[in-house]
Amino acid sequence: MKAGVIGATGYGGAELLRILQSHPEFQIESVYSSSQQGKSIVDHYPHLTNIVPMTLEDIDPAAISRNTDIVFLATPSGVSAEIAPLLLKEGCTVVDLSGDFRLKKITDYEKWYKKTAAPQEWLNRAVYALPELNRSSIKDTKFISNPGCYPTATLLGLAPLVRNGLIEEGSVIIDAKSGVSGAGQTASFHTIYNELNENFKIYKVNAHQHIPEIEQMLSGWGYESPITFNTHLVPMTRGIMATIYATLKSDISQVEINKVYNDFYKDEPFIRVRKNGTFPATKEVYGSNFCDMGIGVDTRTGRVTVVSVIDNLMKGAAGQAIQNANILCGLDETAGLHFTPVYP
Ligand SMILES: NC(=O)C1=CN([C@@H]2O[C@H](COP(=O)(O)OP(=O)(O)OC[C@H]3O[C@@H](n4cnc5c(N)ncnc54)[C@H](OP(=O)(O)O)[C@@H]3O)[C@@H](O)[C@H]2O)C=CC1
Ligand SMILES: CC(=O)N[C@@H](CCC(=O)OP(=O)(O)O)C(=O)O
Repeated sequence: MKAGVIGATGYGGAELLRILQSHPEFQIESVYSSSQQGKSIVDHYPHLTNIVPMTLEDIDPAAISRNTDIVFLATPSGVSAEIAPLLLKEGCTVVDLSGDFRLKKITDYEKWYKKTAAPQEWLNRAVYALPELNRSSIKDTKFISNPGCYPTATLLGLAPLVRNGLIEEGSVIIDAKSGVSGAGQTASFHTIYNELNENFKIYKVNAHQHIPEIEQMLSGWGYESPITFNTHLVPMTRGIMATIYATLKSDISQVEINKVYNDFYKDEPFIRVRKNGTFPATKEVYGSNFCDMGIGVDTRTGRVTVVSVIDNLMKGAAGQAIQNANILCGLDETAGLHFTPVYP
């Protein structure tokens, strides 16, 4: 199947190319750019020399529709909202990595992203695709909205507790940390070396755009309260750790809660639940599509601590996008995603 990547010069685009170039069913047909048309992708990313020796093309929806079976949009929020409808009207199958089609209420998007939302018709059409939780709806669509990086780690960590009705309303607190590639390749004051090196910063305090995305899913699972969610920048390239706290409705032992998680994810190829009382680190999933998690019951407070880690560019973006594309196209869900984490 022929795949196209728009935004191929970005970090998410580069990660899509890394996966696609060895995928057994997809072949990279074309790569697109809004600013470097006519140049080789290798001029921008020398690490792709002799691997993806392709020329960047103009973003022409009609030509993209003719030339590809599936197109990945690795473009910034605000840009996808404009491009995706044009591609869909031309008959393309679209997997969008941005936040533009995740929130189903225009008012939510405009409040949290502070940008103009896509028309309601297209928000309704996009399927929010977190395979472990809504695999069946992914098979029947031509338009996938890939979840955000923090929401992926957080929702996978919370799902067994919420879906089994084990935690008190209003008790969820999420303390999340990310590597700097989560901010994309465009430099900002917060991402220059002097600001990052030997530093640890909180940002977007109580105002992160992923709060409504997480709440939207939790509400669909019956947890209706607002969450406390904060994010920190860690001086590392890749990785997200979401440390989640919630109050348990009743006494449950460490062994029992691990069984809840193991049962919930028993058939999931990309979820690895750690043994009783042990917890993952970000490097243990680096470069892979795994989400690893550990669960700890605090019998003194009646609270549970869940630690969920992903690689933001893989399970948090490009890896999950390919997982979704595999499902949508009726392929083995793990095709092209058999990466052992890079360690140390
Ligand atoms: N980085 C991460 O860990 C994650 C990112 N995401 C989302 O994925 C998307 C891509 O992120 P990321 O790769 O990190 O971002 P980058 O900033 O690294 O890359 C974005 C790319 O979009 C292209 N672009 C910019 N403006 C336009 C435009 N007006 N029209 C078309 N293309 C444009 C640029 O390529 P060019 O100039 O060549 O057109 C650029 O290389 C974003 O929406 C992001 O929120 C989601 C989860 C995790
Ligand atoms: C480290 C870092 O800056 N991470 C970004 C994640 C961006 C992202 O994935 O945002 P979308 O919702 O637009 O997809 C952030 O916190 O905003």
